[in-house]
Amino acid sequence: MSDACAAAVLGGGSFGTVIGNIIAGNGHRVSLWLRNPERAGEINHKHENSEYLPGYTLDNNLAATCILAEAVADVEIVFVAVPSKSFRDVVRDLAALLPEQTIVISLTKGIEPGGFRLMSDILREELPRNPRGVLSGPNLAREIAAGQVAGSVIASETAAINTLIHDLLHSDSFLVYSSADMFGVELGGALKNVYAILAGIGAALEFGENTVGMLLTRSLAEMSRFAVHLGANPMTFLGLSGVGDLFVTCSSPLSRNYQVGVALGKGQPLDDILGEMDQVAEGINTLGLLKTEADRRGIHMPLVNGLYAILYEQRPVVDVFDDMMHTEEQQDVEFVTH
Ligand SMILES: NC(=O)c1ccc[n+]([C@@H]2O[C@H](COP(=O)([O-])OP(=O)(O)OC[C@H]3O[C@@H](n4cnc5c(N)ncnc54)[C@H](O)[C@@H]3O)[C@@H](O)[C@H]2O)c1
Ligand SMILES: O=P(O)(O)OC[C@H](O)CO
Repeated sequence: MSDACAAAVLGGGSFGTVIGNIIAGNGHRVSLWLRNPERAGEINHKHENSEYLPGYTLDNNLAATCILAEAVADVEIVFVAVPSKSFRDVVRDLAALLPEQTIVISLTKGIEPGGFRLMSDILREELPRNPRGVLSGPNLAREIAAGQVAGSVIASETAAINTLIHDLLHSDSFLVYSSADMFGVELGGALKNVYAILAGIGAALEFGENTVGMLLTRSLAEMSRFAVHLGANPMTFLGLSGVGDLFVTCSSPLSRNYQVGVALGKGQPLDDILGEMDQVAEGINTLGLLKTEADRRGIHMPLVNGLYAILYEQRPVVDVFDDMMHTEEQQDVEFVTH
């Protein structure tokens, strides 16, 4: 563990709370910024965030506040864990508050509409002087809160930042690995959410394991093809933040994106599903942005096109899956075998 330092986590949902608590458990002072004063009071007095992670005891080193300036005062590192649609607003408010040496790390797995910007792009635009990075991997918050071993990848602009974040977060049950491919790590975390929705539909349709294996493989090939086209390192997609996260999110009922897929596969309308969810499923927004970008660049994305047709063109799920599974996928095969 590194010398004790001070960090802020912005966003008091499930993932922000878990990451803040890991850092606090490693002996560092953590301020968790959230908007709901009642929840902040509960965290400070009962050491629990019962709305998101009931029964998960929070460390004494973790203190919640609803005042952003208070949360980030005198901290060396800020982690941002709000949904992608709120990311720019939150980060913009930081501009007047952070000295330029404060490191900012995104935990968010999404894409901003209008120009296909990743969260690190938003950090570069809003906080151009601050060092930045992303943390991504197969990290279901509830499993981490239950003490299950998990791994994650820190990717940033320098090896020194990676080492610092590793030392801050690494523990016996949360293993942190390092990557220089910030773009690929971040893109993997955002893209896999779309394929988790498809996997959930497959689960609702009671696909056999052979079919699930084929769907997962084709999902990996498709998301890798897209990312490599945009400049990511293909090897990143064979690691924890690529296939690791894809596998987890496409197979766990704890994943919100997978849950959306299961409900869709059972015939529930999308608006009803989203209306009932009190947590973010980033894959829905990512789907439309991914399709637009892939179409613009002429990238072959049959699974994305199929899911889009189910959600927005009222095509029957069974027909779309039938088409998807029987489409000749020479490009996927080439990617996987070379
Ligand atoms: N939960 C996980 O297992 C997990 C793991 C890794 C990454 N992520 C990613 O982290 C991000 C957050 O996920 P989560 O699971 O914590 O979501 P969540 O839905 O559990 O919580 C999001 C929190 O952000 C808050 N929020 C929303 N808009 C805000 C704003 N403008 N200002 C301040 N707070 C705001 C919400 O009130 C909520 O408390 C997502 O992009 C998600 O993909 C989640
Ligand atoms: O619950 P989801 O679908 O947002 O997935 C959570 C994490 O990203 C899994 O790594």
